[in-house]
Amino acid sequence: MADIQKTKVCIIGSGPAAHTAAIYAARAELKPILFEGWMANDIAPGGQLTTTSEVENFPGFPEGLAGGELMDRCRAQSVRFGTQIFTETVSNVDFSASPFKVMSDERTVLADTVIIATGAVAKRLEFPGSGDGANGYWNRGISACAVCDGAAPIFRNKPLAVIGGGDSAMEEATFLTKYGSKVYIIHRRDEFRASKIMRNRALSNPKIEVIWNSAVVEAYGEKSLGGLKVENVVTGEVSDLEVSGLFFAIGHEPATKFLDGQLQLDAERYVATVPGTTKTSIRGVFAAGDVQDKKYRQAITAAGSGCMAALDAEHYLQELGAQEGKSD
Ligand SMILES: Cc1cc2nc3c(=O)[nH]c(=O)nc-3n(C[C@H](O)[C@H](O)[C@H](O)COP(=O)(O)OP(=O)(O)OC[C@H]3O[C@@H](n4cnc5c(N)ncnc54)[C@H](O)[C@@H]3O)c2cc1C
Repeated sequence: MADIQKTKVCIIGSGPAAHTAAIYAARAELKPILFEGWMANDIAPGGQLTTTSEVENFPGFPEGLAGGELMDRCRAQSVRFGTQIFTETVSNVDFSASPFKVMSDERTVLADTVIIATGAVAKRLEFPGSGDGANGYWNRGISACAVCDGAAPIFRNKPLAVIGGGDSAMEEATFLTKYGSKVYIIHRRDEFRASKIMRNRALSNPKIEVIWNSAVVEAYGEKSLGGLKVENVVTGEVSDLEVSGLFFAIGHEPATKFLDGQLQLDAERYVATVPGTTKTSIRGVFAAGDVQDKKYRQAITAAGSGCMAALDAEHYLQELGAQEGKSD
């Protein structure tokens, strides 16, 4: 039979939001339990930053540091203040009554409050040269985050490309014009799905050129990305495009499958929160980080909302009187 444990605060996730929530909750002596996942959505414990090389925009690290190292440090800080961590993926929750149930294959945790910080996954396209490792240019010119990586030296004053046709593709392309000599938007169709204002902003930028009806079929280069083979999906013609950077802007998928039917999700399946708070549709359940944020999606904003979630949970517990040892 699976183990059963009780806690005041159960945190699900292991990115900057989850660990910041854990640090705050642990320092408030709430003895949090944290499920860090095991390759949940193919991401290692530590979250999205474990998939990138250098993080240069997290305050306090003027020289930058590896994404994995930043997350190791966050984890160590959670543990230092007494967070209990299980390297297990949460498969199910039951928020129908308090205490809430949080379940992995190995155990069930009964929790007075739950903080959901399971993040999101940036969608990537697969074609020859798009992957990690020796044969691919992922992190060597190919990225899924212009705001994170756009300022890197390999992209400066070089031609760059963005794949996508929505608002975030327009935003990323416009952002990249600060660094690149030129920015191509490669789009499968002959019109954008983006809002009129975002579309016009991108199309009126002299550095941006749109390659319509086209798809990338191969990435190539030497040490880093040097160019793309781009196929016109109408004529079938394949041409070369010399670029040093390629940014996927084709959307994100929030990690909310295990929450189906348990609380309110929005139309794109992000956890819906009350603006300005981390409160969800269920009292006592809070959400932080990219799982509830489709706008900012940065480590520092995830950490900020993780702090908010821990404080919101603490206030809720005070209201509930649960700090009097209800669930030690
Ligand atoms: C390639 C790349 C580079 C980036 N570079 C930067 C950068 O330089 N600077 C910056 O500020 N931001 C950067 N970002 C964005 C940043 O990584 C995210 O905004 C941030 O990590 C979001 O944090 P989070 O805490 O919401 O969750 P995530 O980092 O998404 O982590 C969530 C974690 O929860 C786990 N999990 C999911 N489901 C479950 C479950 N059911 N049970 C248990 N665990 C689960 C996942 O495995 C994952 O490890 C980058 C993103 C990417 C993809």
